[in-house]
Amino acid sequence: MSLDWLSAPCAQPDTALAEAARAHQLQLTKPPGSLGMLEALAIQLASLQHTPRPAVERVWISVFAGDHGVADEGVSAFPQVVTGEMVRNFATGGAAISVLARSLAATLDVVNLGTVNDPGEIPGVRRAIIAPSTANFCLAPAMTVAQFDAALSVGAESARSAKAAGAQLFIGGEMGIANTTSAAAVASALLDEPPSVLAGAGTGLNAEGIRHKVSVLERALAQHAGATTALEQLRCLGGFEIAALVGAYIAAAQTGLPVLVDGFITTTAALAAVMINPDVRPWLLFAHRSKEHGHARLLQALNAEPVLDLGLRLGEASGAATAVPLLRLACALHNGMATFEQAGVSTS
Ligand SMILES: O=C(O)c1ccc[n+]([C@@H]2O[C@H](COP(=O)([O-])O)[C@@H](O)[C@H]2O)c1
Ligand SMILES: Cc1cc2nc[nH]c2cc1C
Repeated sequence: MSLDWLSAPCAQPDTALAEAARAHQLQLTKPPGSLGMLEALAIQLASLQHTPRPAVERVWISVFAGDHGVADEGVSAFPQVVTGEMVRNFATGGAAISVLARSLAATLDVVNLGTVNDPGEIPGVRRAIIAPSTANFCLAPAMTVAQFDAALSVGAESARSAKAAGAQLFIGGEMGIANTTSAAAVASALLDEPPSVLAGAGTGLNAEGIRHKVSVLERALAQHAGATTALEQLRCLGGFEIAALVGAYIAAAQTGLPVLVDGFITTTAALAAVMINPDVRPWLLFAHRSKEHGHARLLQALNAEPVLDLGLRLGEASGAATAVPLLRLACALHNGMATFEQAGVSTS
């Protein structure tokens, strides 16, 4: 298979609609700019959705799950079996993202790309098994070329299904024990930054645990120093679910579906997607600043201003889902407020 589709053109935001939305905001009964980021979000959504009346009523959430060989290095506070256990929990409705998706009346698409503790066929889970786990990237590339290609395509399929189902917003989430190590490795390589800048506590490592994680990352980065393109860095150091997110973000931008990015792992995928295909960037909105140490650096690299900063560090798309009500309110204000003229309110 070929990876040429990754660099195919993305849909174009409508700049005339962005200008019209900006002008509309100036006519609404409030001092200009007084609704801050709520104004900017509505303008961006109008431009991306090609409509003067933006909306995020129909939200699609894909949570991609995969296990990581680097878990063997003792880099997580939790055991690897949790990945498969949480896949079941997503489907049976008990996970945070299950509750959030229900509350938002959002579609929840759970995709299992390969878990060591395989929960098998479960209603509500798409099985797209590539292997039980990636390889331990301290010893070998995390994915073969064929596995990497497959993971990217699995993600793209979810984004295309979302578009076909009429979604107005795509959210990607992830689940994978040890994936903050994988994401930190990818981010270190993409940004050419030392791993200490990107590594954090993940599910709850203490200071000693973080020091060990950094030493594992240093070994891994030395092992794959020959990987110099974003695609090779992602294949050698990423995970199935991280590659799926990259494929999903690129396909969403190509089909003209706005994306709301979640936390540390998903922002790493977003950075990789933008480095692979720079046209993806306008399609990305950023939900929150995760408590994970490296997230602020990633947001800065993407010149991204997130909506929320609540100290969240769960993943699963939970931060993005939490920001959806604010996006809905931004649209309601943009579409529903009276203009100065309509309300008979003076401007001078
Ligand atoms: O999204 C985040 O910012 C985030 C920050 C810390 C941890 N996580 C979640 O925690 C898991 C990875 O943590 P760890 O410690 O096993 O690498 C994975 O399932 C992620 O969804 C997620
Ligand atoms: C219980 C648990 C739930 C999660 N959801 C996302 N990452 C997670 C990690 C753990 C450990």
